[in-house]
Parts: sequence; structure tokens; C-alpha cells
Amino acid sequence: MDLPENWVVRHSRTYSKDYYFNTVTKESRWDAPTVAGEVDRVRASHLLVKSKESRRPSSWREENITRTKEEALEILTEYQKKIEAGQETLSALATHFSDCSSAKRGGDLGYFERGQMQKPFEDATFALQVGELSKPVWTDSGVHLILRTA
Ligand SMILES: Cn1nc(-c2ccccc2)cc1C(=O)N[C@H](Cc1nc2ccccc2[nH]1)C(=O)O
Repeated sequence: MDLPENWVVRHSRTYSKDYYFNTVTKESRWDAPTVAGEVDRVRASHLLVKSKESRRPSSWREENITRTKEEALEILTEYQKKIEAGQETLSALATHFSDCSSAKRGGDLGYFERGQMQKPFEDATFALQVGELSKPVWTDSGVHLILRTA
């Protein structure tokens, strides 16, 4: 998490812990100031389609996944169209078709902070507004559709 302008981290020898100091206002505080609008943690659901090149080309759906990356993207893009047309929900499609074990929870991954998920997935999720569906996002696991839910 980056600090807002003019804020620096200082170390208090008296209390042996870091504090935050604003070099302009000379204000100091124990808690980290956040940039207005920046969030520390998000919640998301996703639908993953793996390929033979995935880090673990296996899932609850298919013991040995042999589709190509191109085929995985074609499959995911069909799901994306149905969700964007309002014909299907990500949760319903993830439950039946996601190659992630979170399928049993409708694709819900719960809350997570930066540093927990593979970087492309993290960056895509933090860039979404709540309720927004991502475009196809590639990670070492395969190709994902991400819905930010909180
Ligand atoms: C990150 N994560 N959470 C769950 C999960 C969450 C809730 C309930 C059950 C499983 C599964 C996973 C996971 O890594 N699953 C992998 C696939 C995968 N790779 C991911 C990369 C980024 C985000 C989610 C991802 N899911 C697998 O099943 O092979």
C-alpha cells in the first residue's frame, strides 16, 4: 500500500514501533493513512477455465485437462457473453464449469488483500468497481472471469 503525498514512515524509539508523519502538516499517527478511495482488501468471485498449460492441469471437473489455451479462451468468452447479456450469472456458471475448487462456493474466493493472489488476478480485481465483471484475465492457473463483489 503506498502512502498519500507528504506522508512518511518514521520509527519511534520510545515505543519501538513505526509511526506515520506528515512532513507538511507535521501531523503524526500510529495508523497508516490511506489514499482517498484506495482499498486494502476486496472480495471477488471468479470462473476459471484451465488448459493443458495450466500450473495444475486438473480440477474437480476433469482429472486431466487437455484443452489448449486458445480453446480455454473460446469457452470463457462464451460464458462472458452470457453473463454480460444477463442470461447467466457468474455464480451459476462457476458452480458448474469453473476449474477452481471455489466452484463449490459459486466461485466466491472471499476477501483478500494485495500480495495474496497471483499478480495479474490481484491487479485486475483491484481495478474493478464493486459489481463489475472483468475481461478474460490470464494467470498461471488458466483464464479467469472475475466479478468484484465487495
Ligand atoms: C485461491 N483459491 N481459493 C480457493 C477456494 C476458495 C474458497 C473455497 C474453496 C477453494 C481455491 C483456490 C485456488 O487457488 N484454486 C486453484 C485454481 C486457482 N488459481 C487461481 C489464481 C488466482 C485466483 C484464484 C485461483 N484459483 C485450483 O483449484 O487449482
